[in-house]
Amino acid sequence: MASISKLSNPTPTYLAPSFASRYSVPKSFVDLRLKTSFQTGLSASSLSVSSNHPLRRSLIELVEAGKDIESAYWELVVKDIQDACKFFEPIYDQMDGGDGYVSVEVSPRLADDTDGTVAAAKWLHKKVDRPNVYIKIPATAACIPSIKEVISHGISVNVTLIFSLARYEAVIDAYLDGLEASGLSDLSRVTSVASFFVSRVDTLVDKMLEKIGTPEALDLRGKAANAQAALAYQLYQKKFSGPRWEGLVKKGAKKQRLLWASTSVKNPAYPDTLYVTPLVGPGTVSTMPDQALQAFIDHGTVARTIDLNVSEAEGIYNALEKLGIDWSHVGSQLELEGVDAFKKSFDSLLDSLQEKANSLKLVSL
Ligand SMILES: O=C[C@H](O)COP(=O)(O)O
Repeated sequence: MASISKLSNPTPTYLAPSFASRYSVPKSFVDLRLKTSFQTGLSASSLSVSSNHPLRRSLIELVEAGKDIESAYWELVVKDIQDACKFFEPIYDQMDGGDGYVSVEVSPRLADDTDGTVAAAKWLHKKVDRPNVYIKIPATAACIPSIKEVISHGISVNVTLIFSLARYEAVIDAYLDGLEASGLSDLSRVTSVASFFVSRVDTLVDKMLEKIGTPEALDLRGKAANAQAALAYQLYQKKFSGPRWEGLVKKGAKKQRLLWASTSVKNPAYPDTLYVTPLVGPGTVSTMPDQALQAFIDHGTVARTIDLNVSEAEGIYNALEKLGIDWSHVGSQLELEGVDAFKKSFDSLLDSLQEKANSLKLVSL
């Protein structure tokens, strides 16, 4: 999250290589981004460093204090996220709470657990105790009510794993409902991003189109994801306007920004900034893994593109539907795969941590 803040697009036209100076990004920022992920905080590899590394020392202390491995994990994550929040707090202050956030995700094991997700989000928010932390919650059907509830407690949320327009609308409604239910007279510090996944849509839809195999189907490869994203932006504009929204704005509410996730190109035949350059618009945030960021710094441009060709996007979206692409099926399959991947990654990290704890115990005996 922190890495993307300076790439959000409050104003249109500027060239990518100059974005750092335009937004007074610290000189080390890009290098830091290339070396560090604050998205998940802890990684298994961060434990494979020198024996004096603070993470190793903390792990030894936690294990010796009798913590089970998942509790030890959360202790380490909370510290890591607090450090990241502290690092980005000057940007958060400078941007009056508009940027400079760090995300930390609730356990993916809770993706089907409404109440468990609310409890975990509240716990994490309290433990991290920093103004610029986003609690990351997946946009599963079970977690939509959790998002409303968490927002209503004044907790800022990064909603992740959004793959369809229908689910995106439910996410926006949860945010609006949560703001309304909060009872806060000042809503200006309750913020949110809706993380809409892009490239994975093409990966799945392209396979379906190849199976159909007609020239029309093959011609639509590589177009589904950005078409859906452009329509998501239309939804964003519609939902964050009108009397209901204006009522919340009077209390200081901020729009839930639309964040593009999964922006690296998976098919090498496609341009390497395919999921960045066409998705630029006010109120959006572009996240980029190293490869996409390097490509963008090298030859990306930023100009308002997201709503240049809305009718073309509608045409593509409808043409895909006519060919038999079921958008609801695409959304639910990608969500299942996404939640599953998060769970596997979480399990694998805990396994690595357990192995490391076992070996450290042996060493420290
Ligand atoms: O934002 C999500 C991450 O960038 C992962 O996306 P990806 O695995 O589809 O590239």
